[in-house]
Amino acid sequence: MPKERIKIALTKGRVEQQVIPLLEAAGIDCSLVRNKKRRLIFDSTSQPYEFILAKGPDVTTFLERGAADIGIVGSDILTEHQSTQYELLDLGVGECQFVLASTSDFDPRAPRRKIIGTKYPLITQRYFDQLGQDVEIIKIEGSVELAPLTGLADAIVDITETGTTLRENHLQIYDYLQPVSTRLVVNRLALKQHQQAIYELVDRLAAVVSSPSSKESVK
Ligand SMILES: Nc1ncnc2c1ncn2[C@@H]1O[C@H](COP(=O)(O)OP(=O)(O)OP(=O)(O)O)[C@@H](O)[C@H]1O
Ligand SMILES: O=P(O)(O)OC[C@H]1O[C@H](OP(=O)(O)OP(=O)(O)O)[C@H](O)[C@@H]1O
Repeated sequence: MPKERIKIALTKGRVEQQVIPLLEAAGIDCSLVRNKKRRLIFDSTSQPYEFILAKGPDVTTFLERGAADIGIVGSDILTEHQSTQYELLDLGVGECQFVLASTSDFDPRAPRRKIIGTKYPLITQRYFDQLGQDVEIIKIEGSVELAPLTGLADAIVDITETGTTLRENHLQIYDYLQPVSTRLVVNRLALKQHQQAIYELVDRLAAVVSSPSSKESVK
């Protein structure tokens, strides 16, 4: 019988940096990922896991299409992409908040139709729908803070962790939308096929995440 392999799609960048120490504390060898250079796929014969490194939105695509069994990705991305896969664990890292922010002269109650810049049009639309406000949303790919500073938009919906980016760009928070953190998500079919191996991995990670020192290990 072929050896069981679990394909894990890990969001590269910030999530990868914060999650590798957790995986290692759970006994998973990440030395290949740590020494990755330009490689994107990491398989080793010593353990049943294969790692794929991808951008967050693509992690959800790999999962939805069954090209990965497990995804490790921010809840911001899962919500925005309306992921329907099983979310099994909050890894307690990548914690930040969605906020509405703008320059000090912004009036969130002004009756005119506002223009909002964001990387997250769905989350933004839902927020303003709940408020009963009709807004125009402009999709921006990064450095979202530029939008109100340049006159491209009246305000932004973006994530903030330390608040440094907002502060250094003289922007202020007008509302908090929802918290964000990194989640472990599983493809539904993969969970049926590899139930024991996946739950074993999730249990090991859950023990690490719930230990008081887990936050220290990612600093
Ligand atoms: N400032 C932040 N603090 C904590 N978590 C964050 C922060 N910014 C993003 N995240 C989380 O990390 C995930 C990936 O962010 P990261 O900045 O690595 O990628 P990105 O936004 O696609 O940027 P880039 O295009 O530079 O790779 C986000 O989806 C979110 O869950
Ligand atoms: O509150 P802070 O700790 O300053 O973090 C907030 C910043 O982090 C994210 O940007 P990211 O670093 O992903 O870069 P980007 O602007 O290219 O998306 C987010 O879009 C903010 O710009």
